[in-house]
Amino acid sequence: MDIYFAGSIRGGRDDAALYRELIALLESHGTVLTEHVGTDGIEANEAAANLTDTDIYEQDLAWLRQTDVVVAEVTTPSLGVGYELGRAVAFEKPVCCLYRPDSPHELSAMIRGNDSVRVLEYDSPETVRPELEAFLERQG
Ligand SMILES: O=c1[nH]c(=O)n([C@H]2C[C@H](O)[C@@H](COP(=O)(O)O)O2)cc1CO
Repeated sequence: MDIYFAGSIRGGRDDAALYRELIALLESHGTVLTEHVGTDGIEANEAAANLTDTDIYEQDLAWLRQTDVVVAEVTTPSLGVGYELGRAVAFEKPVCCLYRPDSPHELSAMIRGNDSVRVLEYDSPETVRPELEAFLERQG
């Protein structure tokens, strides 16, 4: 199963270590197309590879079309993640959003109010693991 993991990059990297943990969990269920979202120094790596914003957009849209499922960590608000989620819903992909309610950022109504998006509230990767795995198994 291909899994598109979405998480904030230019929206802020406070949760980057958490993204890495979630990606590791997801990798035991399929291929994470966007493993780079968890990497430190991601933008420097992309610049070193001479990737333009257009290259990044086109690659991510191709992966979104290809993927079987989308999992997004949405606690740190990100324009890019919101855009990806809108496109994923339009492509009729199964979408699961992970949100930590102890955050100062309230989750957007455009995510929580969308019946096509499954929102799981959680504290840590370990506590969300059973529900996340059940979601993935339903898609596989
Ligand atoms: O360098 C990048 N590489 C990349 O893959 N993205 C994609 C994947 C992430 O899920 C999402 C993050 O968007 P933003 O940078 O607006 O927070 O966009 C975004 C950027 C930078 O905007």
